[in-house]
Amino acid sequence: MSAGAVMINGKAVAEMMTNTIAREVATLRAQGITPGLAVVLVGDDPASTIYVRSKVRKTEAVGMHSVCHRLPTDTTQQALLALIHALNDDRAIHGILVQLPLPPHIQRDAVLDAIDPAKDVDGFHILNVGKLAVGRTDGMIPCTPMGCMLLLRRFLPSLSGRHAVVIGCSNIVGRPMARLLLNEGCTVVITHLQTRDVAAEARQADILIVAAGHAGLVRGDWVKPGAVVIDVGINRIDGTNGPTIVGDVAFDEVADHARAITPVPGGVGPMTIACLLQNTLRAASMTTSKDVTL
Ligand SMILES: Nc1nc(=O)c2c([nH]1)NC[C@@H]1CN(c3ccc(C(=O)N[C@@H](CCC(=O)O)C(=O)O)cc3)C=[N+]21
Repeated sequence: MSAGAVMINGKAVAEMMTNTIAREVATLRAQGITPGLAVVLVGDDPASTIYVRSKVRKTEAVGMHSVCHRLPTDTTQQALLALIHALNDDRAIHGILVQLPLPPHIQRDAVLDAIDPAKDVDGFHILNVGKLAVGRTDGMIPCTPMGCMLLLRRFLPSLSGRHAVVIGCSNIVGRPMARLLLNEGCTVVITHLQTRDVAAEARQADILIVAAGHAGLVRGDWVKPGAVVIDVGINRIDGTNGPTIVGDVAFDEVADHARAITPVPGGVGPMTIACLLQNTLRAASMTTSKDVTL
């Protein structure tokens, strides 16, 4: 890295979070509750298979109960919904994650909305989406935007009044990210494929969140000096030394302008998984208060 930017070490922050979560899991287990996460993967997309394996490993490492359901690509929507209903009713399972993307013959929204909102550790159920949209704090928050917020807070104690620009408006990252920033008092701009001049919008940002899915999209001259840049992109490219993973930000150039920047890998990715564990822990903790029998 060239100039003055601080590298935001998401991997290290995620490890600290994970250590805390492991201790809290031990406390819950002593009370007879083992937090359980079910991951459902439909199809055999190689990238998804790797992510799912990593999620299962990390879930077990913090002492949680982990189940992984791997279904063939031609699984019917009805069969997938039946599995979700069974997981909703399973008292050993506190969190359910259906890995996205799903095959095209399955309606994503129907599947996500079938998950018990209290077990929706991805925060993709329409009820949790709605809670976040109106600024309620009692819903589940999507893991990647939540991880970005936790990293931002370490560098900017108060987000209030800051100008935030989110590049990308997916339901998984861009939109929930913008809502979280708005709820913290930022002035928020979301750019997308129809935006006339994305670079001009980006240059206004004190906080720049990049979730476009386009390798090296954000160049040095897109970034206001002193901005904090969070790179959500994960792009597999064939480099000179074989395949590598790069973000949506041209890291070296942007590091010359930014105050702080997340690397890829080792930035937002590990935080996503730590937040998934956090949400699962939260879902399991809530059953303690709900399930009191008098
Ligand atoms: N329902 C659902 N929820 C998800 O949260 C979800 C999903 N579907 N589908 C796929 C994406 C992708 N995703 C990642 C999580 C962690 C890393 C991660 O830990 N990356 C590491 C390692 C990267 C590598 O070496 O592959 C890093 O950036 O340092 C990456 C990607 C969660 N996703």
